[in-house]
Amino acid sequence: MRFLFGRVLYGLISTPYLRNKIVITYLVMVIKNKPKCRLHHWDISNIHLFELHQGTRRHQEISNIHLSGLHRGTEHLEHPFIQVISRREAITELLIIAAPSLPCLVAAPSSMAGSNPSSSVQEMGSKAEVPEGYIHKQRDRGAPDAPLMQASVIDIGLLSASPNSGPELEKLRHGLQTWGCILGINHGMSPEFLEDVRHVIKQFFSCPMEEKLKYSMEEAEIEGYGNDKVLSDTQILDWNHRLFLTLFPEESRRVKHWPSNPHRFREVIDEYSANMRVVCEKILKAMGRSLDLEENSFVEQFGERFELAARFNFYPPCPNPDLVLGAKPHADVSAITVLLQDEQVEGLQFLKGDEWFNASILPDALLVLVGDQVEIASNGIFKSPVHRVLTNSKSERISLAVFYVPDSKKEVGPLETLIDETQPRSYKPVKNLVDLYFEYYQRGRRPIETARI
Ligand SMILES: O=C(O)CCC(=O)C(=O)O
Ligand SMILES: [Fe+2]
Repeated sequence: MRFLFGRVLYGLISTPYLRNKIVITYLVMVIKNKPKCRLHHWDISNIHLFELHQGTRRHQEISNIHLSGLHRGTEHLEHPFIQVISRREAITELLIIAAPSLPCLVAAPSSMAGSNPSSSVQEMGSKAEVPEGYIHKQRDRGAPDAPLMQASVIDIGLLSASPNSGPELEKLRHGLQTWGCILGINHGMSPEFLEDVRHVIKQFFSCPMEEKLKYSMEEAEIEGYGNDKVLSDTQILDWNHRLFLTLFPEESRRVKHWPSNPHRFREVIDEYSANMRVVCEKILKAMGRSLDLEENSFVEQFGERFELAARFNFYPPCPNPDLVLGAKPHADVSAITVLLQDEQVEGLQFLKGDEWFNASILPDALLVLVGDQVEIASNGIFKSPVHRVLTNSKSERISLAVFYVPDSKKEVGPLETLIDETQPRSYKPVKNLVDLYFEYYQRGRRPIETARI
């Protein structure tokens, strides 16, 4: 062990009452000679856990333990905690040792087992081995050498130019029916602006952890910085960390989660958000027209108080990318999703039939995906595609997904004009499908299952 015991800060936890889960809720600083020193943040990569072998006084380091820790400043937290989930049958006692630079912790039992802290994989990029909690079973792993999908490239500017829009609308319909997504060009944003957007995202994720922690998602929230909520100890974590923000309506924004570092983040993302409103509306209207519907058919169903929510994804390089997934297979529960992909690094794959395809990258294009709620409203004419993200060992990857989410009070069901004897109603009307998303995602299920007739 590399630590000098004289300087090491340590705590002890006894857990005779919990089978394989420990939630540490009390942090008592026992920094030698500095008992009142402030606790800035956790660095779980620097915390070592040892199983105590009673009687022998020998400690054995636990390597197959998954630490799902909260990386967050404690300044604004009353009850910071770290959750330890072990895949061992039972843990009896643990010795927790933190590096000298860190404050140490003494743990006390709590009733919070099973709650859901976020975790971060940032430091894992530099580790030689993939922690167990991220490793997928053989059958669920991905292969990067998949065939390339042939997404249609659609000129968004042509979609609304009424008299001449016919061929482009036909291409849109065909593209969406074939792959569930299209690449949109001529969307009104310059390549320089998109470069700016990617730049502020990369700058944010490359900030020191302490800075990012200022925007951490809180326990019961989905907004903010973090990773998957941990809902069960069998859950496999994504090799990814994220920032989740509501962009629109503006009064729903939670400004405390909006990074002020880099200083241009807010301004750039605010402008991107305004562009997203325009792009989404154009696409949804064009989707309606491509099915010979009144152009407002979809937007009216989804309501004036729709939401735009943004997920900024960061996938660190992984020492053994074959074992993990950046994002598990899922379909988006939105009406549509507009994805700004990394301009260089691949990783996104789409499922068609039972074969995975690599997404095409066109650096200045937006990838527009059909979400579950357009699948329902179109009575299944457009299908929401299942997709996943692979990682790699060399390059980090970013993406920005903007979800157009129908008003939670609006009922979404198949448009009456799309139902007849040849196309009977395939879905029940649903409300607020998004509420099911996170739990279903972790269980490898799709919220749309609840709407199928
Ligand atoms: O990173 C990507 O390319 C896709 C991300 C994604 O599917 C999502 O955020 O829902
Ligand atoms: Fe997605």
